[in-house]
Amino acid sequence: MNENDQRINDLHIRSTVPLISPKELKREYPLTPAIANTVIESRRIIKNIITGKDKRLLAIVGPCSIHDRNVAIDYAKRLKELADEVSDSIYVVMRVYFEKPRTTIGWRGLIVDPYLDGSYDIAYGLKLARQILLDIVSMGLPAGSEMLDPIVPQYIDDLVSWAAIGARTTESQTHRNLASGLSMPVGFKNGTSGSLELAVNAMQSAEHPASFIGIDQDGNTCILHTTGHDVCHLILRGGRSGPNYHEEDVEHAQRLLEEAGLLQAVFVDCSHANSGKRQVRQRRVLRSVIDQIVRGQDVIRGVMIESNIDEGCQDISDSPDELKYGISITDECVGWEETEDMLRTARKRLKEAH
Ligand SMILES: O=C[C@H](O)[C@H](O)COP(=O)(O)O
Ligand SMILES: C=C(OP(=O)(O)O)C(=O)O
Repeated sequence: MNENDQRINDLHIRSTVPLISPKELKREYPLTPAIANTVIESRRIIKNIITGKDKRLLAIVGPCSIHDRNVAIDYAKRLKELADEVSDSIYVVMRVYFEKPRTTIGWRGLIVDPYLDGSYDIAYGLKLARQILLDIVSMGLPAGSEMLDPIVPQYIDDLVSWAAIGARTTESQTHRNLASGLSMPVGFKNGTSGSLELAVNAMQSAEHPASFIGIDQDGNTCILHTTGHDVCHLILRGGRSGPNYHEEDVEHAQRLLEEAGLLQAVFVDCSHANSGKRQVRQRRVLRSVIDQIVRGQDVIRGVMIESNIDEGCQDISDSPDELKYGISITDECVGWEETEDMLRTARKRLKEAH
């Protein structure tokens, strides 16, 4: 029997395309010492916030997805200024999401489909993602991203300071293994059903060493043995039965973490099912979170805001060439002025409370 017998192998594989190794991509788009320092220092600060040593609030702020390099740079410049302005109370990390998990089908993000047209030039997507991360982090602004494909982190994770495992993958063994070996603090979203238990289980799992198959920096298939992760945290994003950012939800989350003997650190995602995916409601979620913190709820260590240059979202299905500048092509985002106002108001209230 021939191992390439087409009657039995790869029946649903149309073609395969070789990809450069992580090491080669990093040689083309290298870290500078200054960028490496920003990543190292921001990971240290984020860890201190999550573990409660640094009392500031962490804010992961930025587009639902990155689809245009110019917009990403424009947005990052604005965010860097705002981050500096609020830095005494809020530590800002830009949300730089290149991979989109879909409920069914849809555009899957810049790495998988950088031309937004179903041509799936992943080799170019990886280059573009690395280039955009270099653009952003070189401004001194740290980046946070969702880790979805288990191979992708080898290509970009040296430029990422905070990571999320999304609601659709928190229950997956592959993602728990992956998280146990990541170099940056990692948050687990509750499941799309609203279940916190599966995220708590994920945190327990990722804290332990894991062994799994992946690739090394040369692109060779290898067995990765991890140490387990020490800065896992829980992200409340709401669920099918509604939001979960209210006082009693946060207290419930804290109780579950305590019972499981886990780090009592919670982030609140102001978007997704906490806002019913309506951007106008993100402000309301943030206001409630800040209220809770001001009244002494110190288990909340971070928030996530989906924000872009202009508010709302647009459909990409018609023609990628006719997209409007600075508007999300996935979930609705708050616009820039609203973002400034939300963060400035939050800072003012946090400052008054201390
Ligand atoms: O954050 C983005 C979306 O909520 C996520 O990718 C799922 O999107 P979908 O339900 O439109 O597929
Ligand atoms: C997909 C996302 O969120 P969730 O996993 O909570 O749906 C996201 O943050 O882009």
